[in-house]
Amino acid sequence: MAQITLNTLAHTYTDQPRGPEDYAIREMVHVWEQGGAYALLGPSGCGKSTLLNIISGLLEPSNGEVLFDGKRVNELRPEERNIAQVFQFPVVYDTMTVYDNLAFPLRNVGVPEHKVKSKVYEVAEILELTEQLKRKAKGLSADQKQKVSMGRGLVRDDVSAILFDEPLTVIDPQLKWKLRRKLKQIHEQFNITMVYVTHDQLEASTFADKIAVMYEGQIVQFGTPRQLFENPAHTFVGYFIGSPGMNFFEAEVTPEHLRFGQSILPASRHMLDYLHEHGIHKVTMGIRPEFVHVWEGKNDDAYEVDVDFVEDLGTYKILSFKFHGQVMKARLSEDQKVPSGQAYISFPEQWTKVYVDDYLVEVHA
Ligand SMILES: Nc1ncnc2c1ncn2[C@@H]1O[C@H](COP(=O)(O)OP(=O)(O)OP(=O)(O)O)[C@@H](O)[C@H]1O
Repeated sequence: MAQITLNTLAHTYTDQPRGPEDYAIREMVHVWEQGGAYALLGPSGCGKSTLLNIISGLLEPSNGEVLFDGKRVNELRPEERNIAQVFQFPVVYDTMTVYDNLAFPLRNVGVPEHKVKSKVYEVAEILELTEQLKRKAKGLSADQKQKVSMGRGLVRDDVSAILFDEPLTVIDPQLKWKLRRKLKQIHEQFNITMVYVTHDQLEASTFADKIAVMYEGQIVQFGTPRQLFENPAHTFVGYFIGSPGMNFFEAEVTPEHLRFGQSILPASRHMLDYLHEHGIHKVTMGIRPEFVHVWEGKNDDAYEVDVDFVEDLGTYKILSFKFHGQVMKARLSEDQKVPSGQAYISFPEQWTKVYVDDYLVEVHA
């Protein structure tokens, strides 16, 4: 078991990179603590698999170091790193029985047969594979095969970490949540560092205690699901997490206010001072639909906006409206009055975030 440190790590697939855009992993420093349940979340092509393959040793990074418990492992081959990796598609030996598949990683390192047996039975029980142990892997369904793949990662006590690369892609949707729960349970039981790669925010937040959000080869935020929701550190996190994502609009910094169209927006004196001191004239403001306050009627504190349409999603509704011509969304609870024509909204200061060059500006009093 190990703490995994990525020290000024970067990777490019091109021989002569011209700039950061040619890097699949842009220089990063990151620590996965021993025993943590982590998700690496991001859209297709952001560099998730590249990062996992560097940790497991399948890929050599162009720059920087990978450390396990403080020791550099760059020169170690994958099998010397004791990392178990579970891929999108199951890796099983079809002609072997489920038992032999699960026993394989243990026999490979010379574990005595009586220990192999107890470990295989323990893992098979957790994954509900006991009844299949004598069957050939060939006849199994795709999700059973993937469970065998996961089991092969779990049988060894000496693994430093288990890396999951979109492991539930081939799994039947109804079984997905069950296997996710199972993985979580396994994590609690085994206290192993686990990194779970996905592009699905629900999968990430049900599995992980902390999520690293990846965008264009960088980890733009590392935090609990709640931190990512309440305080997105980067506009991409605001956009990618939540459904629908955060509303964004460009505001102008005036001596006394932040302004969007004719409207004055909430901002603290400290924020305004900070922006002036740094010569910033334009900012991006972000507010989640959940935090937009929709009033019952006209109000001195509210902006008047044009209602576009309302989507009824069962337990809540999404109000789409235009604020100075820009389309935005607000979440209405089931019992909230649905406005038509005009709506009256406000943005509580606590939840109205300010971004400069895509990064959150945090100013403390
Ligand atoms: N072997 C390779 N050779 C060249 N470029 C590659 C190679 N593998 C990945 N890339 C590029 O590196 C970037 C990151 O890819 P990577 O597969 O790590 O992303 P990902 O987040 O895992 O995406 P996905 O979810 O689609 O697997 C992409 O621009 C991709 O095209």
